[in-house]
Amino acid sequence: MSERPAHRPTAILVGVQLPGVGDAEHAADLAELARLVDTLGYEVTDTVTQRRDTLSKSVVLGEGKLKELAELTGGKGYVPSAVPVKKDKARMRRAEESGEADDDEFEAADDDDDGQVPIVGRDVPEDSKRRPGLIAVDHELGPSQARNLEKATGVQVLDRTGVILEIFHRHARSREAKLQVELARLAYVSPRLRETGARGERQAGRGAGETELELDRRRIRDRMAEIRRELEAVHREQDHRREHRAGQPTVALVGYTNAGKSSLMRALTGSQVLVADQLFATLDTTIRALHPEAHPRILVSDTVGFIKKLPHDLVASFRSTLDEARHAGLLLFLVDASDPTFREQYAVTREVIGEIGAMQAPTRLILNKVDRLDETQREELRREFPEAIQMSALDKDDVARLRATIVAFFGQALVEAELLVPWPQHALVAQLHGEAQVLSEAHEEAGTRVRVRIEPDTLKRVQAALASSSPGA
Ligand SMILES: Nc1nc2c(ncn2[C@@H]2O[C@H](COP(=O)(O)OP(=O)(O)OP(=O)(O)O)[C@@H](O)[C@H]2O)c(=O)[nH]1
Ligand SMILES: [Mg+2]
Repeated sequence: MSERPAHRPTAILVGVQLPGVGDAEHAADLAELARLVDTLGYEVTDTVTQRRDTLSKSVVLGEGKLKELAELTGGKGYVPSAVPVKKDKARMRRAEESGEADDDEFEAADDDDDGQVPIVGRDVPEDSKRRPGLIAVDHELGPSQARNLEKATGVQVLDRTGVILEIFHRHARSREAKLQVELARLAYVSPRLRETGARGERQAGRGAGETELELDRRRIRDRMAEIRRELEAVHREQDHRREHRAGQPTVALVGYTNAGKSSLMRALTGSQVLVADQLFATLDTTIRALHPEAHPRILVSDTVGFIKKLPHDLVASFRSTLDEARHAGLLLFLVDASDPTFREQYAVTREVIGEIGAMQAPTRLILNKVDRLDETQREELRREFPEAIQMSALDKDDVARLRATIVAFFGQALVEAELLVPWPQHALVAQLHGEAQVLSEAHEEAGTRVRVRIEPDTLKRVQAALASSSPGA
C-alpha cells in the first residue's frame, strides 16, 4: 500500500442506472470508479445515483437529484443562465425531463472559461469548507454536460474517460508512454473544444478567416501529427529490438488492471518492475528472461492492463505497447480471482486482445490471488474453469509450478538436431547454450558436434549461419 497524505481532497461519484443495467453491475461500475478516483488521490465521500431512461442532456441528472448533489458541494443546484432564449420555461423543463433538451439552450451566454475540456487542473475555486475537489461521473459526458454540471455544483467535473486519462497522465514515465498519453488526451480534448469568443492575445497566428476554435483545433492537429512522427521513430527502434529477439520464445502476461501481472513478472524473472495496489501502475512493456534461466531462454513480457469502457483513443495509442502480446508464443490471461467481477474483467481483456489482433497464440487462464479464497471457493472455481491454473503470484511454490508449465509448453515445440560447429565459429556453441537445450557436446577434428533440442526457427537461423561461413559457400 502506498503512503497516503492525511488530508486528501474529497470527491463525489455520480452514476445513472440506465435501463438494462442491473443493480449488481451498476454497483460494480461505481465501485470501480471509486478505485479510479482513489488512485487519482481523492477520498470518495458520497455517491449520488439515479435511475433514468437516458442521461439528461443538459446536466446528466434530473432536477431534484441535481439539487441533492449541489447541497453536498455548496453549489447553486441549477445552471445559472439556463434561460431559454426561444422556448418558454415550461416547455424546456418538459423537454429536459424527457432527456430531449437542446444542450445549447442551457449554455451560459457570459461564458468566461477558456474553452478547454475539464481534464486537469481546471480552476474551480476551492474554499476551505471542505468543498469536494471533484465530481466524477461514470459516463461519457459531452462538453456542455460537464460545463453545466460544474456551473450547478461549483466543482470540477471529470467523466470516466477523463479520470482514466488523468491517471495515465500521472503514471506515464517513459517517453513513449508520455507521447501516447498526450496523443489520447488531445484526441479527447479536440472535439470538446468550443468557440469561446475570447479576444486579444489568443488571436496570434490565426489565419485569414480562421476562427479561434479553428485555430485551436489546427494547433491540436499539428501537435498530434508531430507526436505521431515522434512515436513512429520510437516504434521503429522497438521493431528493431524485436527483430533481434525473433525466434526467442516469449510469454506475455495480459489482464485487467491490478490483476497481479507485475507481481508475477517479478516472481518469474526476479526483475524489479513496479508493483502497486493502484489501477494502471504499469503503462510500459517490460521484457525479461525467466530467472532461473530456461534453455532455450524464455522471455516474459509485462504490459499495461485493461479496464471496462477503456477509452478507444487510449487503446489506439497504446497499440504498439501491446505489440509484445501480439508477437508472443503464449498468452497468459491473468485475473484477480478474489474479485467477484473477475469474469467480466476476463471478458473485457479477451475483447481488447482480440481487437488488437493478438489472439492467434495459445492462451492459458490464470486465476491469481487464490490465497484470498477458501477451499470451497477454490473447488467451485476448479469446476467452473477446469483448465485454468489457480495460483498466487506471492507464493514461491505456485510460481515454480507455473514456471515448469511455461518451460514444458515451449518444450513441446522443440526439435532435436545435431550440428557440427567448425572451430572458427566456436562462438556459436556458447550461443547454443543460451538458445537451445544442449544434450551432448563432443570435440572432433573439424569442430564441436552438438546435439540440441531447439526451436525450429532458431535451428534454421543457426544452420544458415553455419552454411554461409562454411568453406565453398
Ligand atoms: N493477495 C494477493 N495479492 C496479490 C497477488 N498478486 C498481486 N497482488 C497484489 O495486487 C496488487 C496489484 O498487483 P500488480 O502486480 O501491481 O498488478 P498489475 O496487474 O501489474 O496492475 P497494473 O499494472 O496496475 O495494471 C498489489 O498490491 C499486489 O501486491 C496475489 O497472488 N495475492
Ligand atoms: Mg503492473
